[in-house]
Amino acid sequence: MKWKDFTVTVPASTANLGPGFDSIGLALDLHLSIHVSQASEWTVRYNEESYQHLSGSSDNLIIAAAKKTAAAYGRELPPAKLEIDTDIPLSRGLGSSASAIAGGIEIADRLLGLNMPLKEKVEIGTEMEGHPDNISASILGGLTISYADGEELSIVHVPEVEIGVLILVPPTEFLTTESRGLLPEEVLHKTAVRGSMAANVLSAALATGDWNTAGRMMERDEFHEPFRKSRFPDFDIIRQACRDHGAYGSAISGAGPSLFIAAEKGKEEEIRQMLSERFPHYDCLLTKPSTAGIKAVQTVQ
Ligand SMILES: Nc1ncnc2c1ncn2[C@@H]1O[C@H](COP(=O)(O)OP(=O)(O)OP(=O)(O)O)[C@@H](O)[C@H]1O
Ligand SMILES: N[C@@H](CCO)C(=O)O
Repeated sequence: MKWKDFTVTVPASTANLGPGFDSIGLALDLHLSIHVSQASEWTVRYNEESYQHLSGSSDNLIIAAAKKTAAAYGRELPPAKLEIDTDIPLSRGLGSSASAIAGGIEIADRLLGLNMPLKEKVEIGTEMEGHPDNISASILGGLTISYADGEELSIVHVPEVEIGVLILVPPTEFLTTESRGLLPEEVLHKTAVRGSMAANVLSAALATGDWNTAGRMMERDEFHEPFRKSRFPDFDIIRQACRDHGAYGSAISGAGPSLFIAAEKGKEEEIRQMLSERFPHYDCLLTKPSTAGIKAVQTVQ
């Protein structure tokens, strides 16, 4: 089977935005790029040093997602060489695993000419991730609000999001599996009702672009942040400092340990300076929402 080399690009994502736990995702302007070329066996090469310990053989998450997609269509994939560039921090709550899964799905789609509808890509990715928040944002771009129960998948997609984004990244990894282990088995009915009220107002505010309200609701989570925030040094102090400098709001990004801060466009630099001076043990990334989702283009030689 002969095919032309191609490159798949996938945006990073921040998930939850507070009470939108496992449901809300926002694609970010940081990217995983996978250059795919013909080979006699599967190989993976990471150009980014912090990724080089990851498996380069068939248990690699990108290859596993590609093979799972092919199997769902009763097909087998030809092997390929994957060369990877990325500026998504690994295991820091910025959807690195979802971007790898989305990349694998796109590779299978392209190699086998499946022409998969976007929703099918999100369905396979959701099955692999266990929740739709990061994967739907990585595949569709923009902001996604999803419902998934294993049978039904419903997504409301808001393609354009007009904010500035700051991400505070701590130096250490925090695996999603470990972070989910901090969550309780159950929450009280009245706690769930309050959490759901916050999530409802958050979703409506996000859909109508009312970031003042969205920012306040982002900080009203009762589903996960109270159990995770101890793993984020200075969480409450940083949140207050961001508010004092005019940020709309902040939330643990995905399963953590990074913090997502939403700010009015143009105010990000002032907040970044303050954070870098007061909390130098974190890396402060300035970024923005990504309207584009996953893309595959033929590589120009
Ligand atoms: N580019 C990649 N190639 C292969 N595997 C990857 C890649 N990116 C992430 N992974 C896998 O995903 C794991 C990290 O997933 P994890 O869910 O813990 O973090 P995250 O996705 O960055 O954070 P979050 O889900 O909170 O946004 C890595 O240990 C690795 O196994
Ligand atoms: N919603 C997920 C995102 C990280 O995968 C969580 O918070 O655990």
